[in-house]
Amino acid sequence: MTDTELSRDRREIIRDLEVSADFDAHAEIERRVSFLAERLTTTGTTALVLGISGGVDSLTAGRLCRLAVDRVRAAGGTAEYIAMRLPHGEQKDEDDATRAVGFTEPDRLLTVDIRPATEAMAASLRAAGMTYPDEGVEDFVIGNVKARQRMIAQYAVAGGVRGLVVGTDHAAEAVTGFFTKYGDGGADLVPLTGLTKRRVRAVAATLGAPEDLVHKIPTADLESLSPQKPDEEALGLTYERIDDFLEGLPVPASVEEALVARYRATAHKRALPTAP
Ligand SMILES: Nc1ncnc2c1ncn2[C@@H]1O[C@H](COP(=O)(O)OP(=O)(O)OC[C@H]2O[C@@H]([n+]3cccc(C(=O)O)c3)[C@H](O)[C@@H]2O)[C@@H](O)[C@H]1O
Ligand SMILES: Nc1ncnc2c1ncn2[C@@H]1O[C@H](COP(=O)(O)OP(=O)(O)OP(=O)(O)O)[C@@H](O)[C@H]1O
Ligand SMILES: [Mg+2]
Repeated sequence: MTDTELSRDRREIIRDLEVSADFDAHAEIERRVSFLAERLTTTGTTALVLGISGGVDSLTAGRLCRLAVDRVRAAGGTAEYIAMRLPHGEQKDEDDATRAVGFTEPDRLLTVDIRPATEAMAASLRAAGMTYPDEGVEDFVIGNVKARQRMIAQYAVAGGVRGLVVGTDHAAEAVTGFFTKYGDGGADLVPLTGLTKRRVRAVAATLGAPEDLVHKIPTADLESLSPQKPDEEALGLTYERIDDFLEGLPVPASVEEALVARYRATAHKRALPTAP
């Protein structure tokens, strides 16, 4: 499909989410590493802080952080890349997370169990009289609390080391609003902006990531009642379709309608708080 054949909605979304028409993994790596290095240097901060989950997004962002910090140091600057493991109790794919950390080669690794803080908040809410329509709703809401606990932990580290928190949002998550507002959506730098999911994987592969982690099934893994639930099941859409939509490739009309509707409904998650 040529650009002029795309609907106005789709062209607007592709432009707003900064999805480029062309893609070259090496060029994308260079652009994003130099962005991270420039931010460290220009802001006078000295660390990049990032949660590593075992999924491909954080694996990719983590490797970019490593390369950026190396670049700052090579130019005589001071910088470190701090990785954080932020499991909720025991994580089912801990082995993948350990390998992902190894691949990104952090200067420091901090492991913080977010389960005690999450459970304390759930208990305090219950004690205050907060009730939910059913246990599924409560589990979903507490899932978002987990994402926010991870944000809190990362800012507690960044605040102590003059660091910046790195987020992993990219175009395929941004278009669907598939992130927790002020949770994983809360970050200072978002180096994967504009990439579709398959482009994130291509960047990871070009960086030399282990193949099984490059192609791992994406999961937010927030709901205790359905651990490791694939994102595609939660979204009711495949990343292939989402990526096709964003890259201007043919998609069924029903997919286009669903994505445009989701994009509009989640606009508040991509914007500053609404003011009068
Ligand atoms: N129109 C509006 N204008 C301004 N604010 C509005 C609003 N509608 C809702 N809100 C606010 O937004 C809140 C809902 O947003 P939020 O709390 O984020 O919750 P919500 O969008 O309902 O849920 C987050 C979704 O993202 C998924 N997720 C989260 C984290 C990571 C990943 C991943 O891929 O790893 C995926 C998660 O599985 C879930 O499906 C509402 O409670 C309300 O406070
Ligand atoms: N258990 C965890 N430990 C550390 N960080 C986490 C954890 N879970 C989520 N995060 C952070 O939240 C971000 C959002 O999660 P998300 O699932 O979108 O990314 P991912 O796990 O890296 O990749 P994928 O989407 O393919 O699963 C992660 O990139 C990571 O920075
Ligand atoms: Mg994940």
